[in-house]
Amino acid sequence: MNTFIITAGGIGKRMESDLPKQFLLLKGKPVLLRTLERFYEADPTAQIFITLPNDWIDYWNELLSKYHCQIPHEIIAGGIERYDSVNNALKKSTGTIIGVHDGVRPLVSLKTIKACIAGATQKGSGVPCLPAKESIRKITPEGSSSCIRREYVLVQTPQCFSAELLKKAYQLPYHSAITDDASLVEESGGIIHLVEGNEENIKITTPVDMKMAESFL
Ligand SMILES: Nc1ccn([C@@H]2O[C@H](COP(=O)(O)OP(=O)(O)OP(=O)(O)O)[C@@H](O)[C@H]2O)c(=O)n1
Ligand SMILES: C[C@](O)(CO)[C@H](O)COP(=O)(O)O
Repeated sequence: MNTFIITAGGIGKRMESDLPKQFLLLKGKPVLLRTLERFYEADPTAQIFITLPNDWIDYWNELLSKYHCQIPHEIIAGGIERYDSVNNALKKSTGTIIGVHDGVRPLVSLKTIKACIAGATQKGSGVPCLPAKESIRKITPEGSSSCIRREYVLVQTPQCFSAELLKKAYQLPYHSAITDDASLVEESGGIIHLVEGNEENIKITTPVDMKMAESFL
């Protein structure tokens, strides 16, 4: 069985909206609901957890009623960092493959989800990425220096792992360089197997991302 942990336990400071970005309407439907629907479509038998800020759990339940959503899932109270939210859900996860996905990436394709699961099944991990299109510079104490672009990729979610690998990684403590699950798995000695992501799979972070996401629908 697959487990999907959909993280929506943040409050979206960079969006500067009173309503957390995961609940904003994207072409008439809440962002998080669109994300949940994608994962249910990819695997209707999966165990699904959604992490939410404590203060917004009632609101999510109201949205489920309003939009007649009957997709089975369990709500998990989020923590201070994304790491804490994932860790809370991980304690209840019973799947052999576990995928962690940002609730604010509603445009992930079924192809990407399936490639990540296949990577985790065959090689222990499946992490979606895309090549960078722009030039990259590194900020240095002196100013900046150019980088070899082909040596870098941009990393998306869902990041899927064998349960054993991910649970072992989450025994490590949080530190600020841990920006995703792959960095934690790597720190614990795991190998990261990259798969192809999809261009539409943007992380809704600032207001312009809502406009971009709308244009993709
Ligand atoms: N304590 C946290 C922080 C983040 N997330 C979730 O992880 C995903 C990626 O995080 P990000 O885009 O940084 O969301 P926020 O933390 O809400 O945004 P910001 O950093 O602008 O406040 C989001 O779906 C967010 O809700 C979470 O589950 N628990
Ligand atoms: C997990 C992630 O979406 C992979 O690209 C990203 O690292 C999240 O970063 P954030 O700063 O927590 O939004």
